[in-house]
Amino acid sequence: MIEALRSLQARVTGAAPPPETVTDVAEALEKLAATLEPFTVGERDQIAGHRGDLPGRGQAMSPVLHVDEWDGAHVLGRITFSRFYLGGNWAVHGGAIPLAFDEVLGRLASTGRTAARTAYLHVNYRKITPIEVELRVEAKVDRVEGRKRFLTGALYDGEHLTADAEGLFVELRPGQP
Ligand SMILES: CCCCCCCCCCCCCCCC(=O)SCCNC(=O)CCNC(=O)[C@H](O)C(C)(C)COP(=O)(O)OP(=O)(O)OC[C@H]1O[C@@H](n2cnc3c(N)ncnc32)[C@H](O)[C@@H]1OP(=O)(O)O
Repeated sequence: MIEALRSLQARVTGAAPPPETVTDVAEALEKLAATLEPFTVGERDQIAGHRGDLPGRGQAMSPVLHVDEWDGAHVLGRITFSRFYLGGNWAVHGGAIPLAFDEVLGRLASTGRTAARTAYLHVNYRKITPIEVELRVEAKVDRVEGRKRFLTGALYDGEHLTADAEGLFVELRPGQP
């Protein structure tokens, strides 16, 4: 279902269908939304974002990370931004890149440790990040100071660094929302 939704997002973004097709598609989508409406559940029970066994945690908000290496200290993986993430000139939207970094760094920050939340995320855009190209992502825990975890990440198109990020993730205290 989530994979089909990702595909739909990319198709809708890249299409300029005739008006009758737009109407047909809109009606079909409204029907699908109505089909799912009776199955609305609380956050704990929803599938999206809770399936650690699936690429992208089973959510369609951020691009899927395919993990090659993952431990408590570093991540190596691959990310492809679909047409859905197009900003302009075949480059990924500037807001989608922090989204991908937050997903990777945020998950790494909490791997094997008490959950932490993003306090800040600083992103440098070094070169255009292309759409529909498999990119390499690297991330690591740089240092831990008490509840503060400092992580860095980088995104590469081949040998070219397209963006890098530095984030602070603060460990949540017991009962902290
Ligand atoms: C079974 C299936 C599993 C599936 C798999 C699930 C995995 C699931 C993975 C999810 C993957 C996505 C991960 C996304 C992660 C988010 O995106 S989280 C959402 C975005 N972030 C937020 O909404 C955070 C909002 N802010 C807050 O909640 C609070 O401000 C914080 C960040 C928790 C910190 O507040 P606090 O706990 O009261 O901490 P506080 O005492 O103020 O500060 C602690 C220290 O941090 C420093 N600090 C705090 N904020 C800052 C700042 N902005 N700048 C500099 N220093 C700061 C303080 O100065 C202090 O330093 P020290 O004095 O100790 O040296």
